[in-house]
Amino acid sequence: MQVNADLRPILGPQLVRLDPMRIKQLQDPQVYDAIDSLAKLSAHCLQLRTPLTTCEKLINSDSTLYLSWKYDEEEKVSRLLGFAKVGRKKLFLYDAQMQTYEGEVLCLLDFYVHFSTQRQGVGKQILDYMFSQEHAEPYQLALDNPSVTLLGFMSQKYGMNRPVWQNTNFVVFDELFQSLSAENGVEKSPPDGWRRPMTPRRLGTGMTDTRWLQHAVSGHQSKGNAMAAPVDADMTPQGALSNRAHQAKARKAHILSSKPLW
Ligand SMILES: CC(=O)SCCNC(=O)CCNC(=O)[C@H](O)C(C)(C)COP(=O)(O)OP(=O)(O)OC[C@H]1O[C@@H](n2cnc3c(N)ncnc32)[C@H](O)[C@@H]1OP(=O)(O)O
Repeated sequence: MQVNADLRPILGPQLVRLDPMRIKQLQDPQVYDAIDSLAKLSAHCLQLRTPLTTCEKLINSDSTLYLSWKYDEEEKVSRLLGFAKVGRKKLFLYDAQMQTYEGEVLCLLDFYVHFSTQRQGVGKQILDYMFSQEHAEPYQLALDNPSVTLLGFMSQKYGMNRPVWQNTNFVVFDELFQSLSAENGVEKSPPDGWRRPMTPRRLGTGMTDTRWLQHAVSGHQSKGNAMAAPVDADMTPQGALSNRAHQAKARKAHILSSKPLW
């Protein structure tokens, strides 16, 4: 995504953390347009009709954008290479044994590298930078409705190859639950500000135990899973097909029914 200007005075280093305040302060229509255009490509790639990311949405959110860009000295243009949008969300999660967990989790909400630059290490650079800034480890990341490419990326680059799909279409990794399991039979204490529900949740006919997740997440707003944010379903055939939840279900069924992809 090209901008015919030197963005160094505006953006600074080639890997940059843009929180809502910083994005608001940029006050540069060229940068806003370039970020929005890159986010449109991301949406196109996932066959979404509406981009998950725009500068306007970012300014009014609590998400953070990690952006990779570079200045081409010869052509005197700046190029936006890719971005990751993350946010901390309260999530309700199940592990493979159907134990429940709740807490605030770092979530990868949108992740894209320009098609001309993919598989050159940019995505890994962005996530490494994001992990260092967020003081998080790869196993602590939840993926919102991940693509097969992203699951392959997490497996290959971070050794995260035991995804646990959630019914909200988030994916977390088994290592997250392992890190929370009881040590010597002693359950770890919940983080500050959290309390254990008075009664365990009942699922179907069985009972589940509830545990605390130290860094936790919730559903995606666009899918209507965020608390108190219902979204009417688009019932048209096009709407159903381009519905991200529908795609995720199809992807999940495909992944679960086929041999491991990596
Ligand atoms: C929560 C969400 O945002 S889900 C949506 C995730 N985004 C997408 O699927 C959009 C399309 N893909 C992309 O934008 C990019 O490929 C990203 C963001 C997933 C990764 O960025 P890149 O700069 O390509 O990553 P990087 O170069 O660091 O690592 C490449 C690895 O990603 C995976 N990968 C990237 N592209 C592909 C592909 N076309 N096919 C299979 N694996 C791929 C592989 O593991 C690859 O490793 P390899 O090249 O050694 O085989």
